[in-house]
Amino acid sequence: MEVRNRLIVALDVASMADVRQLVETLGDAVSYYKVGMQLFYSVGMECLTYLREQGKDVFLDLKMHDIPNTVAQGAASLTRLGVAMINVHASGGQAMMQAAAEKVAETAKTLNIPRPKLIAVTILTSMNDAEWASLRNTASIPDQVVHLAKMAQAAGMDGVVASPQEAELIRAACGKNFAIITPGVRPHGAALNDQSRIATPAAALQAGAHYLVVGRPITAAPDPRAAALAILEEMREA
Ligand SMILES: O=c1ccn([C@@H]2O[C@H](COP(=O)(O)O)[C@@H](O)[C@H]2O)c(=O)[nH]1
Repeated sequence: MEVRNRLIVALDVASMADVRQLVETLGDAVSYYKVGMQLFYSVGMECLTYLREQGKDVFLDLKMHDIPNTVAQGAASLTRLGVAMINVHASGGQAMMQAAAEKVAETAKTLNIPRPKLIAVTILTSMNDAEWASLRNTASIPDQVVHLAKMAQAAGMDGVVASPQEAELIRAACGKNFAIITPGVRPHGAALNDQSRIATPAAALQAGAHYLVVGRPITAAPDPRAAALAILEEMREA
């Protein structure tokens, strides 16, 4: 896969004006965007239509987490939107993930449209050991991430969202064809913001990540295009 197609830029903005400005500024440097709660809850379908018109791929990051039937029906609705990737929280359990996987496959087949990649979020990259322990979890974060990744794979997920710090363990446990999507990517010297379990773009790729999700290090940079190109160059070298 071309390096350019492995960088997913998080469009964490709240208006179409901001979307247009960023997408125009980044131009052909970026081919894949993540639309999350902030943008989708603000502008809805308009951003998906715009990104499709621009020829961009979309990861619709709504992180569904509910009972199996509700998530499966939600996943069917998102499948109809024609995006490239959607996701659920792995902590919703194996039955929930399996119901979603079956419904996505069935919906895509019925409509004769490409099936979006269905991804499970393991443990948020903002979570650190102290906060994890405060939730009374007993397994370590890496152990739990690998456990959830294996469960997701058994349920028919296409891959997981995890920290780059766990990518190597996931790859060893789930094989090279199970997609690993890593937010928590910070070039040397970039602000951490609210992220905890981070790595540089090069380290994330070397650990086995297939896709890197990068938001603020690009979107909040004084020159977003230059920031994206620098990350792509680091990825190419890695
Ligand atoms: O564990 C997770 C899951 C999702 N995210 C999302 O990725 C981006 C990261 O943005 P940055 O500005 O590069 O921190 C953001 O949209 C999160 O919602 C995550 O960070 N960690």
